[in-house]
Amino acid sequence: MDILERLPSELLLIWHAYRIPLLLSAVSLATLVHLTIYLRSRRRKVSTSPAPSSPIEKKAVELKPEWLPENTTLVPTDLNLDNHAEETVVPVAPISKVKRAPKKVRGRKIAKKAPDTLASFDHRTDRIQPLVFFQSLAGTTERYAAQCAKVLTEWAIGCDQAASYLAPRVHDLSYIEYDDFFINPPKAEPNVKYFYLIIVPSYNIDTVLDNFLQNLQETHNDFRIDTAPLSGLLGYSVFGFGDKEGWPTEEEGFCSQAREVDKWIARLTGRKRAYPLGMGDVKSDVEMRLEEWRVGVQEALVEIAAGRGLGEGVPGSGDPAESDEEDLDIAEDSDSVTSNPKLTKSKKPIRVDDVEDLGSLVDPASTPIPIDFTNYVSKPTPKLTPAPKEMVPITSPTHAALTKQGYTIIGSHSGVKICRWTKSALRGRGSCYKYSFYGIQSHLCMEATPSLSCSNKCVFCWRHGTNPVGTTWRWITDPPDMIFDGITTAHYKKIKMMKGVPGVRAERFAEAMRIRHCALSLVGEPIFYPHINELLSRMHQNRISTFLVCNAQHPAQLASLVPVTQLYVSIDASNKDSLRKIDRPLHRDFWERFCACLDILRTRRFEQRTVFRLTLVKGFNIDDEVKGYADLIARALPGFVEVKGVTYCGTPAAGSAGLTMQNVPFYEEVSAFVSALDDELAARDLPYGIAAEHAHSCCVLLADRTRFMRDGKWVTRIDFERFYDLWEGKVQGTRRDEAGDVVGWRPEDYVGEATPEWALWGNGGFDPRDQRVFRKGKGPKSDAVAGGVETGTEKGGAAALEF
Ligand SMILES: Cc1cc2nc3c(=O)[nH]c(=O)nc-3n(C[C@H](O)[C@H](O)[C@H](O)COP(=O)(O)O)c2cc1C
Ligand code: SF4
Repeated sequence: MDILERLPSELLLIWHAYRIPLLLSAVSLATLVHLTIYLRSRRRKVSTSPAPSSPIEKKAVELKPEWLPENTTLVPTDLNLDNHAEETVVPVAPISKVKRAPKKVRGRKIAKKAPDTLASFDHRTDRIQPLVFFQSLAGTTERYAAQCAKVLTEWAIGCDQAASYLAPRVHDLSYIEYDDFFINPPKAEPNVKYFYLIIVPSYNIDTVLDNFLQNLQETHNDFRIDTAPLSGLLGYSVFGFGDKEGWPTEEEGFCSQAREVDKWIARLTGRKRAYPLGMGDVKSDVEMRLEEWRVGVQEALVEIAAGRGLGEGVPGSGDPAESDEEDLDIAEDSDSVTSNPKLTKSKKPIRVDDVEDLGSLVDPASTPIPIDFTNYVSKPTPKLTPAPKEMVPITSPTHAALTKQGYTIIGSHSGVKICRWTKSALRGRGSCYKYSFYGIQSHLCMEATPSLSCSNKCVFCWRHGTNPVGTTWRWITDPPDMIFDGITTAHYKKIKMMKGVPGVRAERFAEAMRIRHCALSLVGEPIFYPHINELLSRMHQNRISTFLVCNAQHPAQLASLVPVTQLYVSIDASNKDSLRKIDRPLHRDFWERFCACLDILRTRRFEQRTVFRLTLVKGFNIDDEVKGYADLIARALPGFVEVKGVTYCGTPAAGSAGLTMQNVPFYEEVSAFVSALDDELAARDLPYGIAAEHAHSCCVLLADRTRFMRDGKWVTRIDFERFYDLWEGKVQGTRRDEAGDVVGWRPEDYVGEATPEWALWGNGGFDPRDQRVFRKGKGPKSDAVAGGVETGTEKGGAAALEF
């Protein structure tokens, strides 16, 4: 009774104490519900296609707002949403692009448990595991990091407290999963505790280091992750390599990225800096500075091993006396991963209301203050957006490395290279598998990419460490006309250089001076380029066919793409775990993106030839994956499935990625895999069969029998002239909508001649008109054999990257 009487006054008290958060919550909830209803009502069904004829369920492909590209000519309304009479799935549903500015949420500070910054270390039983992380583009940092780790190891083995230390382990930041080390310390024996040493250079151009920094920032800002998820570390220290000749002072950018790494790690560890940030100038004092830093770090390790923690003033010591200045710096920088000296120079310390930092400053009993939970500044300030940089500037190590490998860089993000098959075809020694399968003569083919950057770090890609990577396009963008003119001019120049090469056939040389095909693959991710559609149109207008390969990480761009002659999606693994290991994608939602791309491919299979490209890497994506690949094929129903053994590029990068010749499958292994896949598809009543092979490239083709077989004969070749005519509207296609009106063409409209006998499965795939040359120690003893058939022991070990 007493309780009931007091209830109204209690409720009134609660209302007075919490009315602001309660009101805010109610408003937020109402807005959320309203927004959800609005978005749902906007999603319209753009096709009323008939029920699926295949065993696969009807799927809707939804493009999440965060997948929509920025800085691009692709806009959601441009998404290809043609009705297809034959369509079996709901096409891509565009979602209105949301502004990505941080949402402003105001409310009362909820007292948050301060992170436990004390990694307890029992000096009688525990052991310290130092981990040395480094990043290097041109090799200097790598060399010094290895040397530093060596000296540290010798010291750890020989010092008085040797029993407390484990030998330092070195990790290249290009080859690790960030999430394995920078969300939580890695798992270890209960009495092993980690200590991080991070040695990095600085680059004022886009490099993988930006990606590392972005990852640290994202981890820090991720509300699902603890405030200081790395507080379990014993401590950390960072050393930076810079160049004072080009960047004389810190304000002008000297060691700017090392300073940023230091700040973010301070934040993630709960400020467990065991020794101050070291910085060395590669042109003068770097050795001395590194030596000083190493000795300082060793002293810190001695203190930890003796059970004295990190010393006075450092949270690890249990004495959190460090000033908040660091938090202010971080808050200021948090909008931009790469510090721009011009911007940072002018910034003044701003009051920070980052809730995560206020735990110790706010007295929970005091009057509640309104806090902006997501924005760091108290007053709106004009956003300072750093000017976009060049993706591959002429001064960058990437430019040097690519040029050395024979690439010509066009503008600042496109590349062209003449592949070994083009040279081979010029000399009458055979074309690549694309001739056997589709009729593309290699000497008429140009290999290029409008984006040298990509969003994966595949283990079989040679470019690690130096390749530009990124999840969004943030570079200076060259116009499509300039790229088209640049790549074609560079290609012709390279062909002309073959004029004096022994064996080049005059008629092929003459033919090569008119490019007929373009393989948009090479390196990087072509659909990342914001004006890819304009570039493709330019190719088609010039009657150049387009084979475009994408890595299934950019669904919005894929959905917006104009039809190409043949559209490829790289399928490097059959399941999420395996894909993470082999492609090492930068996107955290890589699997969702991958699946969305498969669904998009499925919707588009009636307007262009679609291909799954499987690259088999022994030890990574072959064993026990046949069923998984069959699932993916059933999901996307591509017209073709190309299965290819990985090509070993033989660079040190491949080695560091854990790839050796042992990972390159023999042709007989590729064939066995293809047979197993064929059986699996047949068991599911999927209409595929093994159509053709090119043993020399370790490549086999499966195709949809219902679409690319006529009168019992495979017709995998392409009628290119007809494709251009369809593109130009000179002839009408046969793709109709539900009303029966023609809305475009179908792959069947430009099917070419029957696949030649010599290319069919079981016949090897080498054009008998060409001269077969075996590599040393391979094939028949004589140097050249006409129309030779493979030995079955071929490996894709050539140094050239081929597509
Ligand atoms: C294109 C380019 C940009 C650079 N930018 C910076 C910079 O902003 N600040 C700096 O201190 N050093 C800069 N440097 C110098 C490098 O950090 C320095 O040469 C370092 O030793 C390179 O290490 P690495 O060989 O391990 O890649 C730059 C060097 C190049 C080639
Ligand atoms: S998608 Fe291509 S370019 Fe990108 S990492 Fe993989 S292999 Fe290299």
